Amino acid sequence: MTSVPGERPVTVEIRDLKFTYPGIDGHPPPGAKPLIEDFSLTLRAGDRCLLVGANGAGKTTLLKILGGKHMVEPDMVRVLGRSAFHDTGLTTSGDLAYLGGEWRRDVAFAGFDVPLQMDIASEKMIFGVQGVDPERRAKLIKVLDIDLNWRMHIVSDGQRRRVQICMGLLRPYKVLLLDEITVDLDVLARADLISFLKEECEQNGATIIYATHIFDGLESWPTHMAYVADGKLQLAKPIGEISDLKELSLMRAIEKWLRKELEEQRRIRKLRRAQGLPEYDRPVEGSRVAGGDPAKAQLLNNGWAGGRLHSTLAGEDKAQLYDLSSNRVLR
Ligand SMILES: Nc1ncnc2c1ncn2[C@@H]1O[C@H](COP(=O)(O)OP(=O)(O)OP(=O)(O)O)[C@@H](O)[C@H]1O
Repeated sequence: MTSVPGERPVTVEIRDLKFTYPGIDGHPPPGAKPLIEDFSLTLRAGDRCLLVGANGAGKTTLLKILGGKHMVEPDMVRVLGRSAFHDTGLTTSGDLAYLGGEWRRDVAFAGFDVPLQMDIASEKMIFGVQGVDPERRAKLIKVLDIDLNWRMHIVSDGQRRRVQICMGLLRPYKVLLLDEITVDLDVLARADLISFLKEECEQNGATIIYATHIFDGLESWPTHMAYVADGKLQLAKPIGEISDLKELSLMRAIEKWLRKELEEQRRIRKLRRAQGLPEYDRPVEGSRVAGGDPAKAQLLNNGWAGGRLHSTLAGEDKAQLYDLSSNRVLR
């Protein structure tokens, strides 16, 4: 971990990150355009970074990479000076925690994997986590206003979510990755959780990266903001250095960036259509299954689901059935 005397230690360091999802054969397709590239970001103990961007921009992917769920070269992502993917001790110790993902079905973080739908009391779930500071547990139960008699199979989504968040935060962490975890919380629970998390950073030097589309009540929460578009970091700065935030609210500033991004995408698509090119620049993911046929590969790249291809090839909407075994477009 890089640290200069007098400076807060670096906790998260992303350097020239490049990432491509594996294709159907488990390997990044040759020549595929990376989903994330040229991405660098450094955060220090105490920093709270809001990760924003349009749907599909790559926020979850980035958090999963940071959480050690996707493999990248060890030098590209360092958390507490260690490789998140290769050093499993980071997550098992609780120093690195990730909250998000398939919360409706499981508590799949902090080393647990517990179904949330069975008839079990919230107390049993929360007190079942071993090695927890009782004071911290009591505080979390209070902050999230959890009734220890809640039966997990009949509670509301928001109540279930509170229990999940509580369990995820029971062990103190040094770096916390939050992927849109507050969607179901009511205003009060959300506000209390947000201020609890802020306190954790200020008092314990924790670092939090929080990806969300809900900006209510977050005005004074982040110390940094990272804006991602199409897998690339468009902006990563301390809040005080973002000029739009001097004139606009958090929500308005983000709205302004996303509108600009959408207009630019529309402009590019129009240009491509006019040139007879595919509207979307997708990775050459389908090239292998398409047997090297660029037209078929393009069809695959334009999105196949269960064998049905939806293509916007040359600006024309097409839906075709594709037989993967014979590698043929059927109709
Ligand atoms: N397992 C996967 N394999 C291939 N592509 C994937 C996979 N998971 C996500 N993607 C693609 O990566 C892109 C980024 O997805 P990601 O979930 O990271 O976006 P996001 O910014 O979190 O979006 P949202 O705001 O909608 O949650 C999307 O185009 C998505 O289709």
